[in-house]
Amino acid sequence: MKNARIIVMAELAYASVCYLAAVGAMLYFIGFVNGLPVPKAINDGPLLDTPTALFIDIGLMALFGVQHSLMARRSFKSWLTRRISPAIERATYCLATTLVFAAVFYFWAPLPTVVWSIDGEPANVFFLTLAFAGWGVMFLATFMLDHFELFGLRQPWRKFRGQSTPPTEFRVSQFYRVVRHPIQSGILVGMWSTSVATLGHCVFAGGMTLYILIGLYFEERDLVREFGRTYLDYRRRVGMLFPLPKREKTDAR
Ligand SMILES: C[S@@+](CC[C@H](N)C(=O)[O-])C[C@H]1O[C@@H](n2cnc3c(N)ncnc32)[C@H](O)[C@@H]1O
Repeated sequence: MKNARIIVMAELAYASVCYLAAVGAMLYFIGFVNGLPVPKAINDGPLLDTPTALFIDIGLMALFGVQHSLMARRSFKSWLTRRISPAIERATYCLATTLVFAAVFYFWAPLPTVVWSIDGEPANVFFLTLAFAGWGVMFLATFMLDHFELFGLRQPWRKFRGQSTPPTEFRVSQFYRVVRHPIQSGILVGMWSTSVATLGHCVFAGGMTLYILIGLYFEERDLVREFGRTYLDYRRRVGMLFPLPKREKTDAR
């Protein structure tokens, strides 16, 4: 009994460390992609020839895609939860994502060719403000779903309190009334809002965008499976990443 309590507390401590690491990685991500003063941003690092740098960067994006896709599979989750407690499965996913991000940031090879550049301080301020609006939407949207569950902390906390896991609720509050995937909308706006984009920036943001679109295809397939007609109806009414133009109300008589 005492041992079981110690294990539950250790799981909670592990999930807390994973949570802090994941939030740190998310903050570093923002600094990395927006060229803010972090130890190594997207255009920093030793210059390699373009084919070598492209090979490394595309490989890093693929590594992220493989880790994310593999760990999101139901079959992988059931394999993992036969080996570790289900209470720390999500925290482990967050930790693995953090480690992959750390590798991406560390090994990223700069590709400094400028793809677009809009000169002037007003443009810099405008795009940085837009980027931060995107990151703000992303951050707030995590709370509109369940921030601590998404980052794997709520599950061991429930176990610690002796509470069972309630079934997943379908949520359509606040931003989720306007778009179906505000977390991903925020990430897209945050990544692409820049007055100067290098080739490296485009490879990173392009790779992430591709992954987001593929990931959303599978996420929505699961959501339709889980919530059926409710989700199909929601999908018809609400835009995926950006709001749908308002339709004229037709008189149904
Ligand atoms: C990282 S979150 C991203 C959510 C959403 N794609 C977004 O960009 O805001 C992924 C989890 O959110 C869940 N999810 C997505 N939309 C949801 C909704 N409207 N209600 C409840 N859960 C949702 C998915 O099932 C998945 O487990």
